[in-house]
Order: sequence, then structure tokens, then C-alpha cells
Amino acid sequence: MGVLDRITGPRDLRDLTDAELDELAAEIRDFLVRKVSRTGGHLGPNLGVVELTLALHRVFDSPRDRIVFDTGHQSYVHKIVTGRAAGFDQLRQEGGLSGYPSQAESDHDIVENSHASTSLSYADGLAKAYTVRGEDRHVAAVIGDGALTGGMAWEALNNIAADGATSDRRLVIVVNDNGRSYTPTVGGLANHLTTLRTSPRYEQVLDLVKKRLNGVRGVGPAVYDALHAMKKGMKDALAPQGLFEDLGLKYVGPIDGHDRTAVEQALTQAKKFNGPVIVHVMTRKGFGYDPAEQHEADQFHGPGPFNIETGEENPKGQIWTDVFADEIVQIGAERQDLVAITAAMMHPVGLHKFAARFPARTFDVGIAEQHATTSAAGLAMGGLHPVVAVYATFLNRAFDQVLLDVALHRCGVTFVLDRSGVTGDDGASHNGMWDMSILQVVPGLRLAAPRDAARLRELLREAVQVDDAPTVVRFPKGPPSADVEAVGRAGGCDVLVRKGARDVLIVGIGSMAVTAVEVAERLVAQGIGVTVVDPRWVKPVDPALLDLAREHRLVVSVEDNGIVGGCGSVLLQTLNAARIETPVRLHGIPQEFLDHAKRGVILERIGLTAQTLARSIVEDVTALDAGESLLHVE
Ligand SMILES: Cc1ncc(C[n+]2csc(CCOP(=O)(O)OP(=O)(O)O)c2C)c(N)n1
Ligand SMILES: CC(=O)[C@@H](O)[C@H](O)COP(=O)(O)O
Ligand SMILES: [Mg+2]
Repeated sequence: MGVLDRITGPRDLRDLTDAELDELAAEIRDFLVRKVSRTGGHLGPNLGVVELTLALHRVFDSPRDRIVFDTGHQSYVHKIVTGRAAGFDQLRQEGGLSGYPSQAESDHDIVENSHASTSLSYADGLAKAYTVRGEDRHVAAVIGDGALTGGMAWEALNNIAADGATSDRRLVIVVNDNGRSYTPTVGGLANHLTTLRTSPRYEQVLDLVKKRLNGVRGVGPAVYDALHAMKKGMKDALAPQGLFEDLGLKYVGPIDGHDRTAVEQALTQAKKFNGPVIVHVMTRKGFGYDPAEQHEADQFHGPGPFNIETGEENPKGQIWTDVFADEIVQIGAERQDLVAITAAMMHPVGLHKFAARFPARTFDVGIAEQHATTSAAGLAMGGLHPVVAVYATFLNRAFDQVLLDVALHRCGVTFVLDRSGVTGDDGASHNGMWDMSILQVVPGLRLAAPRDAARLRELLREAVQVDDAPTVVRFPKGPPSADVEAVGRAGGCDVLVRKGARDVLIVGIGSMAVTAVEVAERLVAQGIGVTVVDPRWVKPVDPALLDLAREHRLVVSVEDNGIVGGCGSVLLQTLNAARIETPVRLHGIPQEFLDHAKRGVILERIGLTAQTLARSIVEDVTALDAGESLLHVE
């Protein structure tokens, strides 16, 4: 029976000896490597916060005190010590443990959103609430050095520091500084954290001087008083004025984040301040598992299942991102004006090859999608063509910048949205299910959704040719299907199937066009005539779709996007405006937050599979045959 087996909740940690706590840390690391090697997940970040999390739960009394994790991908240890170790065999699986905090799982969990740089705002609000309610509760926020490069974090710090030393908000901000997001964290703030990490703090020098003076004859209290009188001068001379201290925030650190006792002492000291305090801990991503610590790209930030002995991830095969990664390099070689921007996700979005080939034309802005977008507008105004590569869900926070910094000024910026549609494993906030809805309202913006790798290459090249409006190319997580060639054209649309009578027109958006071809095969087998078109450019609506709609008895749209405000909705509105009365059936992601599961499992669950779609269309056609009118479904 190990120590870990005795932990049923955080209070059990308080009864352990130092030796037992060290043993527990080792057992947790071994547990994380074993479990995540089978399920995949955020091994690196969690190996880096073992001691920190144990210290947090020994110093703070969760859930009375609230512990907020920024992004939440580093909350596995928190889950283990709050009684959920047994759930790790089902980590990130349907019905199993979420890879992020989950209120449904535990009272100890509070923030479920996996979008970075939000923790300090939550913490500010919580601390204010407890002050207003007169509740004696502490708030501890854990924010990574990467998340600290996000603008929201500084909006929060500005407010948290507003009352300076007079603030009575019991808020401890733990900066978990491992020097990396995926790759090393970039920017002036990262440089500053490095300075704090590496400069001898005046306290250390003061201690050194005092040790040297100890026992020296004639050295008495007067000497020590003089030393402390020099403290301010030493502080200015030896340690750069911490950004945080300049803001009026108390700063404790830097602390070795793997020395649990030191972290506990710092947290206890910070807690006693009874006002906002920064505790700067230095940790190592992947600490304790060599293949993670040595991993050249991202220190096992989020591996899939892997071999424990070798650290080799199970082979994934080509994914959409790989196609983009290669094509953007080709285009970059042809176009000297093309530049690329990533928001701290160089490899995940596939810009690493472009960066290696064109380092001066690649910009990593940190976790700062809003800045990335408006900076791209500036790059375009400066005569370049920027490609902003982000995950679809992360563009949500830059909507205003797309609308009024890029589109209003008709800037030729190309957004490449990876992980669009259902992503699955990372839970509700990671699905790329909102982009085609929110971008529909951006005047002048043109949106493309490739169905396969060949169309991605084509559409990417067409997009970067547009220099007077924003363009968007979006594709899903995982592998593309085999290329599906057109059998004809209608306007700008590819006709993929044209069989039998004009019963059903299926408008397949992006990868759903391939699913639509499979649906067509099922319908034709039942004697239903089908035309399948892939619009390629889904915004603006291709006029050819209006003519095709007039010719058919039923129009069906299928998209890997939220159903409200998506391509199908806009097509319906466009047909209505043109007084085309052909009934329309929309298929897409239901407008709700989707629980985590694999992409395929969720697509099955929400009916975006060939079998379910075909069954639905047969029902509609049967209703039409019976003279029933179909409700136009939004
Ligand atoms: C708005 C936003 N952009 C990008 C991401 C993708 N992402 C997840 S974790 C991560 C790196 C976080 O670095 P840090 O905060 O230092 O935490 P660490 O992994 O080092 O513990 C990124 C970029 C995200 N979750 N949210
Ligand atoms: C929290 C985090 O790192 C996410 O951005 C997520 O893990 C990305 O996952 P994939 O890159 O596997 O889609
Ligand atoms: Mg980090």
C-alpha cells in the first residue's frame, strides 16, 4: 500500500510526514506517466506541478479556499489529491475524467474553460466577492508563464494591484514559471521572468553578508541595523525592480517549485499578507520523466499515447496540419511578402517548417490572439500578407479585432483555423464550433472550408491572393480523407455527385462534403436522386447554389459547425431572400456545450454520420412524397 492509496482528499495531506510527502510525489509522477501513456494527455505540464499542487492543498483549505488553474491542463495532480485517481484510466474518454477541471466532477473544481489567461480575472472576482460578503476565504490562482503573456492576465493584474498595499483581497497568484508554453515562452515579460529567476536577490546577498559577519569580533546590532538601512539600496542595485513590485504587488520569489517545503513556506507567508501577492515558482515541464524533459519540441506538453520505456508516441499518420505545414512553406518561397503569425503554438498549428525556412518572416506573439490579429492588420497595412494560424476556438476571443481592425480596413489577412469543428478530447471550450457562425457577420470576409488535402492546398493559395479583405481557411482535427475529385462544376462549387432525379441537393461544407458523398450512395440505393455539391468558398454564398436549389425538391446542408448562424442558416436566409421555396434541412453541431469524448464518438452522438444523415433525409423525402411540408429548421 503506497502513500497515494491513503489519499482520499486534500486534508489527508496534512497528516503526512515530509518523507511520506516526498514518497507521495514520486508515486504521483509514476502514476501520471503510467496512466497518460495509455490515454494521452498533458503529461509535461502536470509532471511540473506535483510539489506545487501538494503545497497548495496543504496551505489552502480547498474547497473553502478556491484554487483556480489557468487553462486547466495542469490540474491532474489536483484531481489525484481530491479523490479522483481511480478515474484516470478513462481520462479524456467519453463519460470519463475530463482533462480539465470539471464542476460536475468535484467541489474542488471551479474553472472549466481551457482558454488561457483567464485565471486572474476569475480570482479577482472571487476575492472581491469574499470581501464584499465578509467571508474569510482565500483565493489561489495558478497561472503559467505562457498564460501570463495573454492580455486578459494584465487587465486583471491592473485591477488586482489597484489598491496596492491597502488591498484586503486575500488573493495569492502563483506564477508557475517553467519558461515554456509549448516551446519557450517569448516576449519581454518572459525575458523579465528570466531576469527575476536568475538575478541574485538582495535577500540572498544580505544573508550571505550576514553569514560572513557572524562571529566577527566587534560586529554587533549596530552593524546589522546599518545593513538593513542599506537594504533599499542593495535591493535597487542587486535585483531589478520586479514588474510586479512596480505595479504595487507584493512579490515572493523566485522559489524552487520542486522544493515542496520552500513552496509551502512561500505560500504560507503569502497567505499571511492578506492582500494580493505574487509567488513566483520555478518549475520544469516534464520534470521526473526523461523523455518528457528531453523532448525537443514541447517537453511532452500534450502527447498522445506513448511507449513508457522509449517515450515514443504511437504513430499518428498525416493530419490536416501537416498538409498546411508543407504548403505554406511552398507559398512562402514564392511570395516574399507572406509572413506568418502563431500565438505560442508554432508546432501545433504547423508553422514550424515555415519558421525554420523563413525565421525573419515568422512571429510568435505569445498566447495573444487579439494582438496577433490586429498586428496582422498592421502587417497588411505595411504591405505584407500575414497568415495567422490559430485553433478555431481561440479565434473567438479575437472577433472584434477581425471585424473592426482587419475587415473594416479591408486588410488582406488570411486566418488558418486548425481544429475547426468537433475536436472532442479537450472538452467543450476546445471545439471549433463557433467560427463559421461568428465570421458570417463580418462584411467582406471570405471563408473557405476544404473537403480534403488537395482542396486545402488550392484554397490556401486562393486565399493568400486576396489582398483587400480577410480570408479564412478552416479544417478539422485529425487526418484528412482521401482526395475526392469533382465530377462537375456549378459556379464556384464542385459537384461531387449527380445521380438520378433532382430530389435532394446536399450542400456539404468542408470535410462534411466527403460524408455527404457517403450519404448519397445510401440514398441512391433507395431510389432517391441526389446532387452533392461542395461550395469550397462558403462565404459569400455562391449564386450557383440558388439555381441548384430551385431545381431540387429538398436542400440539405451539412456542416461541422454550430447549427445557429452557420453556413446552412445563411443559405436558408439567402434562399428565402431570393423567394426560393425549396424546403431546407440544416444539419450541424447542436448549439450546446459538448462533453469531452473522441471526435468520432461525438459526431456519432450528434448525428453527423452518413448513416444518421441518410436516415433523416429519407424521412424528409418520404414526408414530401406524402405532401407534408417540412418545417424550416434553424
Ligand atoms: C487562448 C488560448 N490560446 C492557446 C491555447 C493553447 N494552449 C494550451 S496550454 C498552452 C501553453 C500554456 O503555457 P503556460 O501557461 O506556461 O502553462 P504550462 O503548459 O507551461 O504549464 C497553450 C498555448 C489556449 N489554451 N488558450
Ligand atoms: C490545453 C492545450 O494544450 C490545448 O490547446 C489542447 O491540448 C490542444 O490539443 P491538440 O493539439 O491535441 O488538439
Ligand atoms: Mg509554462
